[in-house]
Amino acid sequence: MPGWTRRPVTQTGSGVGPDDPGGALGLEASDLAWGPPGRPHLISGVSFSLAPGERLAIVGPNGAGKSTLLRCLYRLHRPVAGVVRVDGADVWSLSPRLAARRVAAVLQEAPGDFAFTVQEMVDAGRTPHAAGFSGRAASARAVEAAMRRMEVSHLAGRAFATLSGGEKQRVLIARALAQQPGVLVLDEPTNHLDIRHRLEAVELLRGLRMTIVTTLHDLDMAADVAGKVLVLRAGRQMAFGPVSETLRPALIRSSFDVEAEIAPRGLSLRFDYRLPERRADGKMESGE
Ligand SMILES: Nc1ncnc2c1ncn2[C@@H]1O[C@H](COP(=O)(O)OP(=O)(O)OP(=O)(O)O)[C@@H](O)[C@H]1O
Repeated sequence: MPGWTRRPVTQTGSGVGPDDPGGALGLEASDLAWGPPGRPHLISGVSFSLAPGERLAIVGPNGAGKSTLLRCLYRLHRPVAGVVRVDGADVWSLSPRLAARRVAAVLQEAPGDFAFTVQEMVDAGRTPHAAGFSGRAASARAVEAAMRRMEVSHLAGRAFATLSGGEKQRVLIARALAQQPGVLVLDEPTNHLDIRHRLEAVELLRGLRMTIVTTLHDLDMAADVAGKVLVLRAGRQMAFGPVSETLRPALIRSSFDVEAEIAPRGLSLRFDYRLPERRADGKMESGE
């Protein structure tokens, strides 16, 4: 494993600067709301706090607002209420460049990505960092380590557009790792990954010395990856807290409209689901 993944976790406000990569940063959202101009809020009342190095899974049914919340965290959507703080600073008080040194995002691929080679894609992760001779050497090392870590070095000269879904996903994660942020935000990072790469992604996320926020549909994976979970439904925060205390059958029923049985599996949890019984009137037993 490359050395940079083993840098020590540092504390919020410890003075870790933007050019001192590898220090995990605290992340906080306070009474956050966002919606398109003139339209109802798509998310509201979202509050959570993560210490440096904590990992958060955002879960919820389709359309709950998970990606919308992520967009607020990586400074794409400016909140209409509330605030997002990284290392104690409102992300909108930072320049885009400084914000990008603190928070990196792994999203589903964007149309603009297709014009580049894999090497160019991962190099782009260094854009927010300082240039200069020593900066260039550090950048080259960070890019090489990220590509090696995600097993995409052999694809360096390939056009991104020609890769498989799983290869693209690994390149996008490599680009974010090359950025060496204090907070890493990911949108369904295991989409497209085969079984082995899915397990490796879990191991990777658990091993990174960064604060991590990831959306996930799979609660088993959420329990494997994250210490904390935030449950959204229809833009509302249903719960936030430690995974094992929060993902209880009653909450899963009210959030996802399924019955769940939860069993311990090693240090993690295993979830089994079934649809609620239908009553004679066709409604679900859960009353929804
Ligand atoms: N810019 C926007 N303008 C209008 N509606 C939007 C906008 N962005 C998202 N939405 C709507 O807001 C809701 C939440 O979308 P979002 O993508 O955040 O949900 P999600 O929880 O990530 O869903 P999924 O699990 O299906 O990926 C959806 O109904 C979506 O259509």
